[in-house]
Amino acid sequence: MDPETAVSNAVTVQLALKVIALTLDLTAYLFPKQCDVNDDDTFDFIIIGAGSAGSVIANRLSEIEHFKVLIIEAGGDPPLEVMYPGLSSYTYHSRLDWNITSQYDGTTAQCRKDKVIPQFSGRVLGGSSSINCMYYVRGNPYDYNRWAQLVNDETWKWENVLPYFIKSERMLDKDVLKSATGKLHGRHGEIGITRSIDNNTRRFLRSLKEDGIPVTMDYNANKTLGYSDVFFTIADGYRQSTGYRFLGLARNRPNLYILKNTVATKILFNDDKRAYAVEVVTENKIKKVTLKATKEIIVSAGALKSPQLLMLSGIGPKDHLRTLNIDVIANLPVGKNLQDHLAIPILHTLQKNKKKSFPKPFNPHVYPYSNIVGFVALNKSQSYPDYESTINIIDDGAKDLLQLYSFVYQYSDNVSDSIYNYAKESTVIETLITDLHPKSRGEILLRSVNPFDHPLVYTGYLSEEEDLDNTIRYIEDYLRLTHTSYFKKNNAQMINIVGNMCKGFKFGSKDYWTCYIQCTLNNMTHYSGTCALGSVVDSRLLVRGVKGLRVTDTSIMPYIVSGNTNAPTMMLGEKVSDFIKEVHGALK
Ligand SMILES: Cc1cc2nc3c(=O)[nH]c(=O)nc-3n(C[C@H](O)[C@H](O)[C@H](O)COP(=O)(O)OP(=O)(O)OC[C@H]3O[C@@H](n4cnc5c(N)ncnc54)[C@H](O)[C@@H]3O)c2cc1C
Repeated sequence: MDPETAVSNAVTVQLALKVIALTLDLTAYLFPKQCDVNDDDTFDFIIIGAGSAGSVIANRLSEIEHFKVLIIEAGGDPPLEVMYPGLSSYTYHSRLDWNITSQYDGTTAQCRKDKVIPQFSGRVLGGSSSINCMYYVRGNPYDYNRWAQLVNDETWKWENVLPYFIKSERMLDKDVLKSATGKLHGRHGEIGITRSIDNNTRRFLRSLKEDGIPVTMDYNANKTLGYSDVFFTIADGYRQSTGYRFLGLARNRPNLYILKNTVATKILFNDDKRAYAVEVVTENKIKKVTLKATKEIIVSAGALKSPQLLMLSGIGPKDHLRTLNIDVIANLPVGKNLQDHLAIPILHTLQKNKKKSFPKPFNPHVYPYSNIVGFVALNKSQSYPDYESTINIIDDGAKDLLQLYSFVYQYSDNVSDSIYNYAKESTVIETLITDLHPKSRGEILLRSVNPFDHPLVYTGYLSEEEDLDNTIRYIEDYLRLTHTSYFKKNNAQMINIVGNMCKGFKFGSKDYWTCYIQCTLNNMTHYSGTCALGSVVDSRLLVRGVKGLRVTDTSIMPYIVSGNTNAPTMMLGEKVSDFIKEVHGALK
């Protein structure tokens, strides 16, 4: 198969899924029904964005019967490809994704078709938790203690945020529950968590352990270092998106109102700088209305879109707003401090098992591939990881890999072809190496005053030299694993995915890795930091310089966490709900 066919096949399946969703609406019964609104309708709370944070907040606030809560979401109900973990690769570049790309920076993305990187983010109930890879990772105590120190507020320390992780969680893995760290897990929360274990992962981890590489069962407890099976937000065969779980479970509450397929275009302030209303454009841009909030407005539109909405509403860097003739209500560094985790793919082929194997039948309820995750510190006395290795063991997956690299990530045909040709003959170990604490910062700017234009995303990837140096050290450290018995026994060979691109450099030299990284660099889509705690919002997540307005989503993370960002964002939703209930006399 060639990359063009792989892309065309993926688009055809997407179209078929779209037709099924639009004609049969099979999942609608799981979600709250659309409400009807008119100009000046009034609620106690308006939440903008039903993603990882927003859906949690809508659920927790609507537990209080006398709170009238409205949540506004640009997307609609999650269709089958969201619900079934095995179909998730069909959500990208579709109506379920905002289809934003990075701005061309002249250095990174050298092996992409358009030399830019997709900035996937969900436009659907559940937001990015509806299209993400479902890894459940809380991060390290170091992350939250660092935030607490920054804002001088103990409530952000690990021991004080841990109860909020536990609150949302329904741990279903009996071994984890029985283990010494079992008490650090929730049993009754909304989000079901399972581990994926199979023969591949058992063999891999056993072998690492025998070779003296740290292996752990529970990277979601107080100690996170080591290689491990992956915890997933998958239960009973279904993706545990916040849309499905937090909004779905609250769908019959009479005090919870939802506006789907509706875009919030501006927040309005009175003379006292109190946020009192939201302008929205409802389905198919048919109706524009202003909706009022008597208590608070909470922005949870994600780290790319929350800064856009704030800036359109007059909250942001004054120089930038003035160039677009936007009246400045609060001069704050909104959109600055953009952070993301990069992912550098390293692929190895393994000798195929000589026994004839038959392809397994496709099961949409399970996550494809065997997965391992490693959290590694180079300095062995350090308690938090420097890098994460996300490892997929892929048997008979040549077509899947081709689809992933050519259609999803949009790598050039050379890269995709080369992976496909190697994968046809072998099992592939695909590892993504992620520097967990990048120093580089990017920025979100407005493209125009039109709320339907995407913001400009200047990623800033590798703009700090130190990040490149560290990434090379982490790749070299990971490659030590290839000297362990698992890789040796299987005659592992690294795939030259960059083809001739880096042929002028000696393999393994700094120049070689620089070229390799600039060609292959991918992102984990963990955008964060653009409405940061301590600079844009205070330690109660209230926007500085105005009243009645909070931001709660990945944008408030002042430093990105040491892992994937979905669980930490749900934790933020839990935590801010208690802040809000406390202020309004409803905290039990
Ligand atoms: C492809 C992908 C894979 C990932 N894999 C993982 C993973 O395996 N594990 C993990 O922990 N994390 C993962 N992440 C990251 C994680 O899912 C996100 O960091 C997290 O979901 C972000 O939550 P949020 O609440 O900040 O934003 P989102 O969940 O993106 O929610 C924002 C919501 O606001 C809506 N919205 C935006 N603007 C407006 C507007 N103006 N009006 C109305 N609605 C609006 C959006 O449509 C969206 O629903 C992944 C992310 C992506 C995109």
